[in-house]
Amino acid sequence: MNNLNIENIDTKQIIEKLNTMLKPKRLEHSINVAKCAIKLSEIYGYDKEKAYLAGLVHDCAKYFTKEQIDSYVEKYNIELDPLEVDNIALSHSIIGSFAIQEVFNIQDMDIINAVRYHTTGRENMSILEKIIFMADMIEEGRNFPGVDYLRELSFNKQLDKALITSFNNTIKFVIDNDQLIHPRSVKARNYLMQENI
Ligand SMILES: Nc1ncnc2c1ncn2[C@@H]1O[C@H](COP(=O)(O)OP(=O)(O)O)[C@@H](O)[C@H]1O
Repeated sequence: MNNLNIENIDTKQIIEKLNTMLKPKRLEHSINVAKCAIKLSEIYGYDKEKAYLAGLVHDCAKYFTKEQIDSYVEKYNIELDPLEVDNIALSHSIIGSFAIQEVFNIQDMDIINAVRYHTTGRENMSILEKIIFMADMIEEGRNFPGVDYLRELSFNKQLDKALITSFNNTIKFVIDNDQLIHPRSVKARNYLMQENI
């Protein structure tokens, strides 16, 4: 899977498999993220096929049962941190980064990390990690206050500003909902702010 070429990826087979793992709306979202990831790859000079594949599979563990999560944790010795344990909104990214290896035989580290960090982000993100994070936010089906501004930034060569704005939105959202904030997003935000001063 190293030299991906979209003709070489069996997109139909991947989508058919995802169709058994995801609800229809989530599959539609995943296809939209994949398409958006291609657009962003054109703008930021990344491999479109890899971006498409990462977008397609990024949410594959979103509907895993507790039993499935436990079995991945045991099989791969995954250390979920206290915020991720029993929290599928956060754990599906970590578990998904293993599931794509097992289910789709994806071994590309860049894709694996893009899936792993697509919810919280992290410090020093790769281009693909940034592309998938933003594509997840701005794909055509997304509709929340401020999404058009994020699209404008993302499609106009201001990827880091789009990310910082997204981290700000998410951190505010988490606070408004009285939830714990995962520190990776705070670190990701601060890292980009410092880098972009
Ligand atoms: N830093 C964070 N701390 C705590 N929860 C977070 C953080 N970042 C994201 N989340 C949780 O993850 C959710 C978004 O996850 P995401 O995979 O983008 O879901 P969806 O695709 O359904 O919008 C947020 O609504 C929030 O509950």
